Amino acid sequence: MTSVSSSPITDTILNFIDGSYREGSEGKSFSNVNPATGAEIGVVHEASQADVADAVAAAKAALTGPWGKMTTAERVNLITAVATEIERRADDFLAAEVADTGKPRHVASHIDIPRGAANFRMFADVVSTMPGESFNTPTPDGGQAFNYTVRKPKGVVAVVCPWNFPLLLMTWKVGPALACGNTVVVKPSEETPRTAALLGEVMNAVGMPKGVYNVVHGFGPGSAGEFLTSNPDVDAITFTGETGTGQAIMQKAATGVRDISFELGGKNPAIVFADADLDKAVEGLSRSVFLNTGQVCLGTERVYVERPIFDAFVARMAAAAQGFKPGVTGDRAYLGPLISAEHREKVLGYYRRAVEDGATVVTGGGVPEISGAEAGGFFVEPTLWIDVAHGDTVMREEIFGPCCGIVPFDSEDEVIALANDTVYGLCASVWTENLSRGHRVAAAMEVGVCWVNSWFLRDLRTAFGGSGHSGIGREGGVHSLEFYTEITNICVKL
Ligand SMILES: NC(=O)c1ccc[n+]([C@@H]2O[C@H](COP(=O)([O-])OP(=O)(O)OC[C@H]3O[C@@H](n4cnc5c(N)ncnc54)[C@H](O)[C@@H]3O)[C@@H](O)[C@H]2O)c1
Ligand SMILES: O=C/C=C/C=C(\O)C(=O)O
Repeated sequence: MTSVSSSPITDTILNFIDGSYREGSEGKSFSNVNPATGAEIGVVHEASQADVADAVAAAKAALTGPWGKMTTAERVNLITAVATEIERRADDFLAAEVADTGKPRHVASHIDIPRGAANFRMFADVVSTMPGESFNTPTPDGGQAFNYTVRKPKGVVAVVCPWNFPLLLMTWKVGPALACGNTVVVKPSEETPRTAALLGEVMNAVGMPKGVYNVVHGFGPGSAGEFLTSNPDVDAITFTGETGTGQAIMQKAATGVRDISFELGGKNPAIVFADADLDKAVEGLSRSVFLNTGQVCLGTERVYVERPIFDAFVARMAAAAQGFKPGVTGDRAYLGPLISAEHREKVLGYYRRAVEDGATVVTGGGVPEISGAEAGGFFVEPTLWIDVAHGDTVMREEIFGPCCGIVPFDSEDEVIALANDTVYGLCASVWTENLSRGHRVAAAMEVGVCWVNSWFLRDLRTAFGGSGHSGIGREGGVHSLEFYTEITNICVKL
């Protein structure tokens, strides 16, 4: 095994353990592919079980080193410095994210990278301003006791991440975990290892103590993901990804009774009432269906439209869809590729299934003609279906592609029942100019987040997460502190 300090943003992507970049100790590696071209652009060193154990041991040791002895103010300074260094190196992070995901630069530069920095800055603020809790308690002898709580880090937190917003979703967990004084071992998606690796350079540059931030590369079962989540020295697991993977991780977490926070899949509905501002609804929902090529957990895959405006809405959405040109360069700069050839096969399988089940394809439905360097990319056409039944596969299963079914409805009660009839409960959106109805229908949605006349409008202080098969727990603002800290109540008899 070699230990090197060179940049990971080359063709070789290394693990980051105890402050150093390392090859995998078993010499295994896997390919890093640019989804916009299909070309191999790098080699990722896979962490062995021993490497993962080293990373966890480094994280555990760091808890009692200089990191564990810092005041909140000192930690906050370091975390703020991480945010500033991400901003200073925004171009490097942008290049890394674009290489891994193939997404258009304007998506990564407006969403992924700024949120990477904001996730550290915001949780630095949250822990700096966090209020305490205290109670005066009458005692049986006529005296008093004073109860107060202290919050402590949970310990070593495993952070297991997906590929759709790699830096954003990873730092959404690492930011609060570190702000609360934990140490982390990150397992980025095998598809998108670069930004997590690059963040190791940032940690070293700002003087983060060794072992506080570690990264191990690999896959799920039988690889780094499973090695990490089954390591007994991991105190808590935070995971974003598919519901099925969450179930597998939950079983590992049961051993040792470890805490979990899960942000999982969705089949998110949108409800468009006849009194909606159609411009706003079409603009918002076309982003919600097509942004990041539909690879957004919060994306809309079911749209319910009140019958009087159904035809007009479908026509407007079709025109908007056709404006999302597949490609990432030149004038085709709007709809990036799907993450992999395998994921494209899955999405195309749903495109075929929709037609087999009787759907009418309003627009799209296949693979676009693309020439030049992007001919080998994993592109699909933006796709809309009508004539879909509530029970159809494409209306029930998460597709994670740039597509949705559009269905007419006649009454508020009917549409609330349709929207809620799913195993998922991540988010919804409601479009109406009648704000009483907006509030009423939003509150009836069985989801973690409901937007009214907007979508993916984020305030990082709010509770974020899903119900049902969409997750366990909420992160964001003080809600993250509930997961990333352990409370000790101290009762003092006065
Ligand atoms: N709710 C949210 O906030 C949110 C956000 C983004 C993505 N997602 C969901 O993520 C999914 C897409 O991401 P994905 O395909 O990367 O998800 P995934 O579940 O396949 O993989 C996520 C991560 O888990 C790892 N993993 C897989 N099996 C594992 C196992 N048995 N043990 C430990 N680790 C394992 C993977 O290597 C990867 O790092 C979609 O379902 C999407 O809805 C949810
Ligand atoms: O694909 C999912 C996007 C999730 C977004 C967030 O977790 C966030 O905005 O904090």
